[in-house]
Amino acid sequence: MSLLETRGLTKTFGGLRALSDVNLSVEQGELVSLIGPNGAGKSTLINVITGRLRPSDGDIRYDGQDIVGMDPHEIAQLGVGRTFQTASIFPERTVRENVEIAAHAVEEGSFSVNFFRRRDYFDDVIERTDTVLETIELEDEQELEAKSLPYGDKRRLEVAIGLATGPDLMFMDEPTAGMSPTETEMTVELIEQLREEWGMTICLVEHDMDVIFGVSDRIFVLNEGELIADGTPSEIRENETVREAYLGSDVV
Ligand SMILES: Nc1ncnc2c1ncn2[C@@H]1O[C@H](COP(=O)(O)OP(=O)(O)OP(=O)(O)O)[C@@H](O)[C@H]1O
Repeated sequence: MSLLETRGLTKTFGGLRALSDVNLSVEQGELVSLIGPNGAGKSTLINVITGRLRPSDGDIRYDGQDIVGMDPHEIAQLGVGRTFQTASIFPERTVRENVEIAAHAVEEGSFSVNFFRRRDYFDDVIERTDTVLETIELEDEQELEAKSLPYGDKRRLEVAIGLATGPDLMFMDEPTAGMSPTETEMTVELIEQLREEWGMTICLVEHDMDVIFGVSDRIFVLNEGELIADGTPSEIRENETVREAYLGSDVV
């Protein structure tokens, strides 16, 4: 059984089909990427899977469970996390507080169920926050206000916030956008670490084709809401339909 599976997934906005009959599956431990020209439907797909948008039609199964209609926090509690393209950071809070808030949000379910687990609950949040700060290498910056971080560190904090919710599957929305080559390299190493050491399943949305073709097991290509290809990096490179979708842009 695949970890994530969509069948006939469709999302319309008025007359526009932002997603049209998308069938895809992601296996446990895979690193997949989602690519496609601007407006192809990548963000819509993530938003529909993570519960921020309701699909107009189709099924989504996560770990065998039908998740259509669930709230975003319920889907997060099942283990589906995400980082955000736009800043999801509280600027006046410290780096540590930002990570703690995310860790709290996902632990909340267990807290409200049993008050006497409170002690464990806080210990868990602190431990999880420490682990995330160490992994993302933001320990030295943890007491700084988030707004004072340089751009690259802010982007890493976005990843840290996603990680703090303890996902098994994480959507990463353009994690290297606007980064310097050195920062991009660090982010690629981090992605590989999350996958190898944390056993995380990752779905990456990226415009940097060197990153995409370098790290992905499989690539999904969306174009005008349709999944036009699904294959290994070398299969995608040789795919005629993909070349046509990107015609003239010289990306593949
Ligand atoms: N809330 C919305 N209301 C109306 N139309 C929308 C909405 N969200 C997205 N769209 C439209 O759906 C289509 C797909 O958009 P989407 O943002 O998913 O593409 P994308 O592949 O993520 O693009 P980009 O690479 O530019 O971020 C576009 O035509 C967009 O204008």
